[in-house]
Amino acid sequence: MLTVVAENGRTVAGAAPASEAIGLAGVEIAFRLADGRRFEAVAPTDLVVREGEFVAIVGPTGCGKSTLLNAAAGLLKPTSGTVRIFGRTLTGLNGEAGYLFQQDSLMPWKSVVDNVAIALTVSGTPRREARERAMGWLERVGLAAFADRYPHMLSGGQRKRVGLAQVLIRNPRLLLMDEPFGPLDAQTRVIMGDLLLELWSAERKAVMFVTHDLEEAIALSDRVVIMSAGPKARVIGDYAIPIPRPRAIADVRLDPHFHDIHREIWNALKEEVVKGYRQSNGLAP
Ligand SMILES: Nc1ncnc2c1ncn2[C@@H]1O[C@H](COP(=O)(O)OP(=O)(O)OP(=O)(O)O)[C@@H](O)[C@H]1O
Repeated sequence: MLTVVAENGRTVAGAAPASEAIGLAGVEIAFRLADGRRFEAVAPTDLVVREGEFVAIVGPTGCGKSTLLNAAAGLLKPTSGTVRIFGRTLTGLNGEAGYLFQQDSLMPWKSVVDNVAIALTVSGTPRREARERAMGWLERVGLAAFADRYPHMLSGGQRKRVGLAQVLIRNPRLLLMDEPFGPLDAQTRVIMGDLLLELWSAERKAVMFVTHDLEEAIALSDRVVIMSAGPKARVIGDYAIPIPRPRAIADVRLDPHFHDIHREIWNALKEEVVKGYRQSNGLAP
């Protein structure tokens, strides 16, 4: 029997499986340290994100979440194994992906609308058309009234909205997000999470979302993948999140499934979090 994760995150039988957007096959990542030693950050890992799927990767600090994401982005070549993007082996930068990192990449000398428009003008779209489309995106992220401001005149949450518009205007086929809301306060994170879900649900691009925040991961995702503490970090759990969509982040915690899922994942994760914390503080494991 075929089993797939449906749009609402529940598994259903009988339907054709969604195609693979990102496929990590035996991806192992080791770094050469300054003293010549080899540090094996991520043990051979298999992970698939299907088209239309929102997958969060959660794990202890320093376990290798960003490293895996960077491999999917083509910013880092795996020591062994392959990264497939829509079925093709990735050899350079991943041109199908839009990235959103913890640090935004706004240009301080450009207005908000030009910061968004530049994502198009760099690839040859005429400036006027790019600015028109940028205005459309600023409306979608609720910032049309701030189009002529400069980045230093924006709050952290507003800067993140510009960052989202900057990424989505290029219409990438998939999104790679590394703690994108990390620097924001708790309330703004909820608002940004809702905005992200609203935008995502319109087109259902594949998303790989790195976070250390388990609640955020459950609230946003179709699947939560958890990693062990490093070195040689590996995937130790992969959980489907059966909470119906559309979701409002603040209400997800009230869903009867939420506490059970949270408890189950946290039970699998907590020992690794303690290990990761001790390692990152130079303490004995
Ligand atoms: N260029 C590098 N050279 C050597 N070691 C590295 C390099 N990049 C990352 N590492 C190590 O690889 C491990 C994984 O790092 P990574 O940034 O992927 O972790 P993370 O899970 O994203 O951490 P956090 O949650 O704290 O952001 C860490 O031990 C880190 O010190």
